[in-house]
Amino acid sequence: MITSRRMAAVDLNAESLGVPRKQLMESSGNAVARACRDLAEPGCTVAIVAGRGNNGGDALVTARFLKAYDVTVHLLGRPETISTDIARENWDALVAAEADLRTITDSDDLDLGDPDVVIDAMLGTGVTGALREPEATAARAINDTDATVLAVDVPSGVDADTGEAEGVAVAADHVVTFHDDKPGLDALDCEVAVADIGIPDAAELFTGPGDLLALGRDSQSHKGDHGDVLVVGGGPYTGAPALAAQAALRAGADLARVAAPEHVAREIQGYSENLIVSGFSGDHLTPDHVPDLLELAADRDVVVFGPGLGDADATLDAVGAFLADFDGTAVLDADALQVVPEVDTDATLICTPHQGELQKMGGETADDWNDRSDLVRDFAGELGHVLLVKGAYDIVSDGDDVRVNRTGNPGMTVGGTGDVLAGVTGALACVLPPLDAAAVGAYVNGRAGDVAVEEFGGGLVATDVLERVPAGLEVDE
Ligand SMILES: NC(=O)C1=CN([C@@H]2O[C@H](COP(=O)(O)OP(=O)(O)OC[C@H]3O[C@@H](n4cnc5c(N)ncnc54)[C@H](O)[C@@H]3O)[C@@H](O)[C@H]2O)[C@@H](O)CC1
Ligand SMILES: [K+]
Repeated sequence: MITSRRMAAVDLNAESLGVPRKQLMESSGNAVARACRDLAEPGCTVAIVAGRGNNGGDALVTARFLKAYDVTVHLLGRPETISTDIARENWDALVAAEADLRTITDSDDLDLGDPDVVIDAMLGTGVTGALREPEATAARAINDTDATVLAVDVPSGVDADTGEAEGVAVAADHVVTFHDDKPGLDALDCEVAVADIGIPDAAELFTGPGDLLALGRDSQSHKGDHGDVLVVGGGPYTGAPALAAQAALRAGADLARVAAPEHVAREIQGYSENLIVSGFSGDHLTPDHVPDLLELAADRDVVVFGPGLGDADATLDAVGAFLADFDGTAVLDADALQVVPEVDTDATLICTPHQGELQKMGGETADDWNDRSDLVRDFAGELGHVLLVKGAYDIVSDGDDVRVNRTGNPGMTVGGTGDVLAGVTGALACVLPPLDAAAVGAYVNGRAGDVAVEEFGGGLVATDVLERVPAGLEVDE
């Protein structure tokens, strides 16, 4: 099963892997033609009703593959209004070949005749709201024919994710849907076939530019919509919590707070006016601080726990006590990680160990990343939390799905880049589900490091990566 949102991500990832959308459209159109041949003998009449988006584009390809049939293409709207280049190129190819084409600008002009098959390619996953005109009238006309109705990807008017329609929708007999089954098709009373259109598995497994689409920001948004992150850290190390908190801001959080021992808090406040800092007594975290921390954490979207915290026994006890009573979302890093396997918590955790820390948690690792993926997935399942295991290939899993990230470079082994990753992941976990936040966090952090290496060649420091997080977040379509 794949949602429309994930499908759009996978589509862009496929493009970045060298499989452009026009190629996928060719495979989709071909698959629809194959399905049509299974439904009707050569010589039968086929009416293709095409919309102006890529769903229509798929069926314009289909028309080329149905030479043995009597095909008429009805385009809903003027050719100049076709909304994508690839769909328009396929229209132009039909014009050049003098195919039987009709353009319908007024719904009263639509005359489907009495075809054996109607191919419904008005709208696919791009539908929003109830069908407008001329699509609504065309849907009724399609439903009124005696023809076998074959829908491209999803019956027009139906939401592929929910199976629901806000108004009239095409009642299809058959659907050819692409790449994977869609959640909304199960509820429909029609035959659904899934066509492999050549999207590589790698487009789903490896993070890519498509994964960033999930972050699309609403221009009407307000402060607080993109997250309020609390970083709990510092003790023996002072820079780590500040790096994590600044990274959260760079990754789009509206507010980043730090809770740290007094001396660390003073130091951070001295050099960063962007952070809200609160200090607690003593020079490291202890169980006495936990009630106040829980109170501070309660109104935050995500807590990043661990950067620079140290592994004093009292500190680890405090992490355990915090997690036992916390039921929000937390990113756990560094020394805080070793507490996770022991603790019984209602919290949603994203754990970001490197391989040494993974082993300290009781997890296993392997040289080959494929083997490592299996081990990480099993261990995430055992823990009941999301794992982001850092390495040349970062492995992310929630116990079911696995995502692998290939961005980043050896220059990033310098201290502090892990703190940046924890902060970025914390910010993303404010707006994305935990598995996506971890996968996109790894992708963005690695990309920021790649941008930095391109600029400096070598000798990276963590703040170089931190400053390039916004570049790592840019979608270049
Ligand atoms: N990986 C993918 O995502 C692939 C998608 N493909 C095809 O592309 C389709 C999605 O294409 P698009 O994103 O261009 O979207 P659609 O072709 O589904 O719809 C977009 C068009 O519909 C219009 N529209 C939206 N809501 C409407 C309404 N209620 N009434 C009337 N018009 C409405 C829009 O203005 C736009 O012109 C898929 O369903 C599939 O058929 C395939 O070509 C291959 C790969
Ligand atoms: K359709």
